[in-house]
Amino acid sequence: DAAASQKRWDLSDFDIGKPLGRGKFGHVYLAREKRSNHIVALKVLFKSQLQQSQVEHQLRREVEIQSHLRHPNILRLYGYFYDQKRVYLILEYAARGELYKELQRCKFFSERRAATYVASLARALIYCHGKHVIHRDIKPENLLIGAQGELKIADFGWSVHTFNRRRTMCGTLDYLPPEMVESVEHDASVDIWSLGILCYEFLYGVPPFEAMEHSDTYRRIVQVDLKFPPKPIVSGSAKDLISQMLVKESSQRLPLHKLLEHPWIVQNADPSGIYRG
Ligand SMILES: CC(=O)N[C@H]1CCN(c2c(Cl)cnc3[nH]c(-c4cn(C)nc4C)nc23)C1
Repeated sequence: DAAASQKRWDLSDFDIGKPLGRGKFGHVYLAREKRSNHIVALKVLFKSQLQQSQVEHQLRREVEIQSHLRHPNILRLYGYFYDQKRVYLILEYAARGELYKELQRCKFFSERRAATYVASLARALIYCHGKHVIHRDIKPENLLIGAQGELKIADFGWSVHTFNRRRTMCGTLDYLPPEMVESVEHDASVDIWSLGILCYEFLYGVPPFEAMEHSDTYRRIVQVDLKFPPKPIVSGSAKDLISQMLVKESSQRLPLHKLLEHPWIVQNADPSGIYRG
């Protein structure tokens, strides 16, 4: 609420619980705000590491953006504080954990589950683009699952921290559209491309341009070398949607509002954005 986002927080406001996971710059802990008993995820980042990687300004920008985004499919940032050595981000706690672990466990999702997730991500991206925020960097590692089974984009932290480094230094190229691997300027349509990659990965269990070597992935992306394996069996309608999103010319990609009207989404996505199995 408004009061919470203005309040000056400090560590004594929280009971710290178990570690939930760790990223490059620190750990994420389950925590409970003492006065309200509200459960949150407390992300602890080490200033020393942020300084080493020159990401402080990016962290400030992303905290600024994230704290103003309010959408059921975007993980809330309630506030932040810092001490001598660390920066603390007070984040919404997603009770059912990380989507990529669920995808690894299931190998791939049903068309109804995939379409439900893709539709809710499209709505979250339409909301972001409406606020001139792009690049929410939607890959499975940045998606969490809320208590009701709804998807939460939880990307603002690591992905942006590694924005420059990840694109050039390490991590996966798989989700980058041609204009980014060729490092020309890009716009909101990069998110349509990444959502197309994600839709493919939900249905097949692997991203479409995966290869052993970066150079091969790079080539497959810029050539849009899109192939659909015979297994698992996927409907033509799903392939049609993916083919309309993974288009080299960014202006020709299916706009997100048109995605929500695509027959595959209309026939398979649960309107509530919740996959009930
Ligand atoms: C890079 C990064 O921050 N990744 C993860 C770590 C935990 N974190 C969470 C964040 Cl930031 C928010 N909510 C979470 N819920 C969980 C979680 C729940 N279960 C049952 N298991 C887990 C794990 N994790 C989070 C984001």
